[in-house]
Amino acid sequence: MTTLSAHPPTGRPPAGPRPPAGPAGTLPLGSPWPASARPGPGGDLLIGGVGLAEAADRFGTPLYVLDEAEVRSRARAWRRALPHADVHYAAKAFLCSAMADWIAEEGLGLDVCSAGELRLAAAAGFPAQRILLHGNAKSPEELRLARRLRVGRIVVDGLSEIPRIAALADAGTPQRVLLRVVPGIAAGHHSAVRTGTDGQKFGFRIAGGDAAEAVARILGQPGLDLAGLHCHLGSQITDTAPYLAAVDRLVALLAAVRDRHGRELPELDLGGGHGIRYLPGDGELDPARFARAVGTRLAERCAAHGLAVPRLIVEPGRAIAGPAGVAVYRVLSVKHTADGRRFAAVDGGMSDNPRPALYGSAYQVRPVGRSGTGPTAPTDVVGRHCEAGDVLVRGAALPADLRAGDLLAVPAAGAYQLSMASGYNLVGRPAVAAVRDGRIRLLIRRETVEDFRAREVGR
Ligand SMILES: Cc1ncc(COP(=O)(O)O)c(C=O)c1O
Ligand SMILES: N[C@@H](CCCC[NH3+])C(=O)O
Repeated sequence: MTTLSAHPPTGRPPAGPRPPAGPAGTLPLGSPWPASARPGPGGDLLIGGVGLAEAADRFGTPLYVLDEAEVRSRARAWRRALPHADVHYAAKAFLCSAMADWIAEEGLGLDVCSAGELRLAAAAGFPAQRILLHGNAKSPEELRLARRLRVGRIVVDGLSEIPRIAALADAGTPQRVLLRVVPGIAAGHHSAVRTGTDGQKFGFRIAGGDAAEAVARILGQPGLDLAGLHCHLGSQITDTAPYLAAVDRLVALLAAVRDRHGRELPELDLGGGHGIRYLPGDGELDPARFARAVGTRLAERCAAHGLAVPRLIVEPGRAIAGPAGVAVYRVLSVKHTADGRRFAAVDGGMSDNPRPALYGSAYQVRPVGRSGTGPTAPTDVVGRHCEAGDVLVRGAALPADLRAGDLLAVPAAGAYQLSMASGYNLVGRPAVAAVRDGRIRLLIRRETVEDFRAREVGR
């Protein structure tokens, strides 16, 4: 797209409440851009009141810009929608110390799945009681660290973990655990992220009786306090139906546990997976819609089984971080082929955003820092890596006279890009800056070849 239009290209006004028009009379861009995104002077794009062209000049590219207000308002929206639940931000979407601060200040908990995420959160001062530890392959060191830091909950994902966690518990202070179960529900944007079905590595199947066996073993360990059940269906789910099906199956299992063991478990964790918009026409899972549907179904199913309604836990990752991030790239070359294709190669690619190559994920892209009223041409925005599959956006309508040096911005870049970034071709991971109230600050500096060399200890 070439113009910074007042509304997204679907022609629909942006969904949900939006801030008023900026001083230049410009309107917000609408989803998938952060709510603060506005066209700026000279074709610039303002995020959090900061021009991306200036940010790129100051900090270089690729640059990931995080809108702090967007993170906070999304975190708040989840808490508001579920005032009686525990909302744990899934750190795997993206974590740094500033992010941990924002999440802690907004009153959320944190879901971590490695010693790295746990140590970073602890070093940032995140309250350990609000941390929940996941993982299908928790090392002895990770479990010891979790226990030493006194994390609030550990999610059990294998039979061998049960005696290992129990052995770490001190007499009198059992470790609170949840049991991760597989409800047999297929949901999510790609087979690689569907974790609610049989035949994948996470959790204990409800259907075959694995979950019932794990419950019995946990209840037999005095060092463990089984607080409830957990499931995570998959990622980028935009419909409430899979969550409702999960409620049905997990509540039935809670009832079976009560019938067999005489114990009503007080917590039910439905994981994350709440979908966001990557393209203007995409659906998203609104927290209030999710809360209404799940709350009603949970109350109904518990009443039907004669159970007290358990405390709900949710773990949104992408839904909080994704829409807050914008990736800014500089075009390094524009290539026209005899068969009429056009490639714009940028200074990042699959090393900072592996999602298109991994899942075929689609993104929007728009030029920054040039007025976009001229004709457009279909363009594949490709990365700089040594793979033909290193394509960030296929068939984008970009200015026909796009040239090296131009800037391009990609929205919905806040989740599963930086956190899955790699060292491929020693390009180095991008810098990350936060914007807020017209100010920008660097959170993470660009990775350099010296960082790679610093890890070399022999030759
Ligand atoms: C256990 C668990 N919880 C939460 C999440 C967060 O998922 P999302 O970012 O899609 O909300 C994930 C990742 O999909 C997960 O594996
Ligand atoms: N990495 C996936 C999501 C996986 C979430 C972790 N269970 C994505 O980018 O969509």
